[in-house]
Amino acid sequence: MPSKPLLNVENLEQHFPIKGGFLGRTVNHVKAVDGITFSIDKGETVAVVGESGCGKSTTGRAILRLDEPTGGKVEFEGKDVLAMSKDEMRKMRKDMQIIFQDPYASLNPRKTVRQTLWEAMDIQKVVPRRERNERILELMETVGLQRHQIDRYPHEFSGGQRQRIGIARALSVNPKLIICDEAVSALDVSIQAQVLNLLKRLQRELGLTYLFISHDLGVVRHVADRIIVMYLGKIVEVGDTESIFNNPQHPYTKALLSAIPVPDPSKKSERIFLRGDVPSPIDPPTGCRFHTRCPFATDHCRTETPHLEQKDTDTEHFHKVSCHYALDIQSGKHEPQYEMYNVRDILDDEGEEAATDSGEEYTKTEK
Ligand SMILES: Nc1ncnc2c1ncn2[C@@H]1O[C@H](COP(=O)(O)OP(=O)(O)OP(=O)(O)O)[C@@H](O)[C@H]1O
Repeated sequence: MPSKPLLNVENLEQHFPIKGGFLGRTVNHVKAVDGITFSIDKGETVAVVGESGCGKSTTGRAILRLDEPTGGKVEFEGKDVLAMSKDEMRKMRKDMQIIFQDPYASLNPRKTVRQTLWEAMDIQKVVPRRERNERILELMETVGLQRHQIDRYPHEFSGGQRQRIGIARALSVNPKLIICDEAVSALDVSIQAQVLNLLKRLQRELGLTYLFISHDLGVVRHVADRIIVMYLGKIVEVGDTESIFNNPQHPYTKALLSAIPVPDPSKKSERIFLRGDVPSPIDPPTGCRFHTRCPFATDHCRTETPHLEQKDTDTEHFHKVSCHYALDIQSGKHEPQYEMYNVRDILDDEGEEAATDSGEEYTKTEK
C-alpha cells in the first residue's frame, strides 16, 4: 500500500480582499491562488515554478498559515493544518520551516548567529539550554560556517553565508519539510550551486522534504523530483522533472523552458514571444487563463476552463496538464501545430512587438 504523503494540499485558495470606497468595504479580490491541489511525499523535492505574480509565494505562505488561506485543505502527516489552534500551529511550525529569498531581510541585523539560532530553539524548546551552544556550533559546521563566526552579525557575512545562517536557523528545530522560497535567487550563480548542493546534502543526510519555489527552471532542474507549473493562481502542468523538461505539454511550460539559456551553440534556438502581460489576478480571463497569451488558443479555450488531466497512459511518468490544445492532440482531435509551424510564424507582428516592448523574451529550443 502506498504510504501517505507528508503534505497534502487540496483546492487551496487564497483570495486577498481589496478594500475600497468610502466605507472601506471589500470591493473585489486578488485571486492569488485559486484552487490548487498537490501532494509531496517524504524525502521528495517538489518545485513550484512560474512567472512573477502567478501565486508561488502565496502558496508557500498559505501552507504555513503565514497568511490565512481563504479556502481548501492542508494536511501535514495526515493532520488538518487549517483546523489547528494557535498552540498546535506553533508546535507544527517546528516541522515546517521556510527559507526566504533575501536572508538579509529575514535575519535580525542586531543579532549574532548565536543569538539568532538560540532564539529559534527557544521558541520551539527543542534543545535544552545547556546543550544549545554545542548544537549551534554543530549546526554551523553542518551548513559550512566556521565555529569562530558564532558571535558575528549578519552584515559581517557574504550573501551565500547569510543564506547558510537562514538554513541553519531552519534546521535548528529539526524540521521535516522546508519551504525554500526563491532561496537561491538573490545569489551569484557559483554561490547558488554551493547552496543547492548544501540543500541536497542535507536532504540526503536528514531525510528532509522540500517545497522549492522558484522562477528559475534552470535551478529547478538540478534539485526537483517533480515540478508544478503555475499560471495566474492555477496549476497548468505537473509532472516529474524529466518528463516536464523532455516533453512539456502546456504552451506556457514550453515558453518558460525556452527561457533557459542554452550553453551549447550548436543547438538550434528559437524565440517564443508571449503576447502581452500576465493578466490581473483580480479579474482573470474566462476559460483557460492562458488563452490571452497563447498562440494556439481557440474559441473553446476562451470559454471552457480546462482541468488537469493525465497526459497519457505512460505510467512510468506521472504527468498532468490543463490545456485543451495539448489534450486534443493527445486524443487525435488536432494535429500538433508545434511541428507544423514555427511558433514565431503564428504570432502577428503586433503581438511580437508588444511582447518585446514589455520586456518578455522567451528563447525557444525545439525541434
Ligand atoms: N497580501 C497580499 N494582498 C493582496 N495581494 C497580494 C498579497 N500577496 C500577494 N498578492 C498578490 O497575489 C499575486 C500572487 O503573488 P505571489 O507573491 O504569490 O506571486 P509569485 O508567483 O510568488 O511572484 P513573485 O516571485 O514576484 O513573488 C500577485 O498579484 C500579488 O500582487
